[in-house]
Amino acid sequence: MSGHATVLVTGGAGYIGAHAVLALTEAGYRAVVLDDLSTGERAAVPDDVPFVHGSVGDPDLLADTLERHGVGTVMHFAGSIVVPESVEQPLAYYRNNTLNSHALIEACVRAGVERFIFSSTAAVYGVPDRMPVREDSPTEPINPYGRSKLMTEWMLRDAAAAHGLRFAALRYFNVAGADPKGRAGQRSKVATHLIKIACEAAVGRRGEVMLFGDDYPTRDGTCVRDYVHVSDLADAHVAAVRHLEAGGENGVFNCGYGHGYTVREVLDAVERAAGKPLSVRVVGRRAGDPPELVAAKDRIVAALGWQPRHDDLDTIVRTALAWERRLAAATG
Ligand SMILES: NC(=O)c1ccc[n+]([C@@H]2O[C@H](COP(=O)([O-])OP(=O)(O)OC[C@H]3O[C@@H](n4cnc5c(N)ncnc54)[C@H](O)[C@@H]3O)[C@@H](O)[C@H]2O)c1
Ligand SMILES: O=c1ccn([C@@H]2O[C@H](COP(=O)(O)OP(=O)(O)O[C@H]3O[C@H](CO)[C@H](O)[C@H](O)[C@H]3O)[C@@H](O)[C@H]2O)c(=O)[nH]1
Repeated sequence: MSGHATVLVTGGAGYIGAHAVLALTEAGYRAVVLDDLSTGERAAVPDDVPFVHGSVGDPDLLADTLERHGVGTVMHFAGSIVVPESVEQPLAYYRNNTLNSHALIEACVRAGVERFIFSSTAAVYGVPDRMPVREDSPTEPINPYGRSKLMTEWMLRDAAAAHGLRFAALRYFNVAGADPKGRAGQRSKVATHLIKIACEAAVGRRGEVMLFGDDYPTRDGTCVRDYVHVSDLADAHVAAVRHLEAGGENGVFNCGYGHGYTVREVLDAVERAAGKPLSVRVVGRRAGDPPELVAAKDRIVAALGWQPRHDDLDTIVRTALAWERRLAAATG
């Protein structure tokens, strides 16, 4: 066992958190998962990783968990993630993403937790006017989800200044794919993300894919996004812990590859991987979709030494599809 203090992974029964647990244990860290299983599943947590069932909004449970497991670093993935739902239920999003993060940060400061890695999002930028998006671009989120996350970044910055908490906020671009060894993947019962939806269609779980708008000012008229493989994202979290352990600077870091693909290019890749055509229906634009969202990645590469291993759309899609086939086989 390593000499590292334990890492508490909130939301570790969810899609990205489960991959972070795999990356942490492979890097020699002890992990403990805290999750309320609101969207996550117990089965996503490996048997040899301690699991605490409860909410990050529960201060007593947090104090007990941090103390009992000797937690030195918190990775905070727990949250609510569906943008349109955040427009319909803003107060639920501010509660789960902002108030519960406040409770967690406060518990960390009380318990003397040294490091905090936060799941932020490209949604904090809103509709950026320059590509690629740099970390010092204006943060003008256009929905409650983005605002609920940006407020947590602010709390971290202020708690760091006042109480010495060390932090890294990782602003994820479009997370996709699945563990190449098939140990984890995206389970969400109600999928909203493009690659997940297209893979569901490829395995026959849905009839068609709706393409939201082909009249954008892009190379083929469909939106461009920077798709990042979830295992690379998990590695970025481990790199962030090492950076903070080594006394590196606090900060916000984009997590993307620095280049993007159109919706049509993604659908073509899914058809290639599946070896058959998808039924695609072009419909109107989805509200709030920026035409293009691509990360500037210089900061994360320079500061954290992040080295992506799966920067390839076909790899992302192939792993996502393999996972979807496993899910389909398991659930019939
Ligand atoms: N998936 C993406 O494309 C994406 C993009 C940007 C940012 N993020 C952020 O990454 C994080 C993880 O997202 P994901 O895609 O893995 O989602 P997910 O829904 O699969 O995982 C979230 C996990 O948090 C748990 N959870 C929710 N509220 C909780 C609470 N109050 N207490 C304890 N556990 C709670 C859920 O049960 C689930 O296991 C989120 O914070 C999300 O905002 C995700
Ligand atoms: O069925 C679908 C689903 C998506 N799309 C298109 O595919 C692209 C990607 O859409 P996703 O929903 O997969 O991802 P987003 O870019 O909307 O979302 C990302 O950015 C959001 C904030 O902007 C959140 O952070 C979210 O979690 C993150 O995945 C968009 O142009 C969207 O219009 C379709 O055409 N059909």
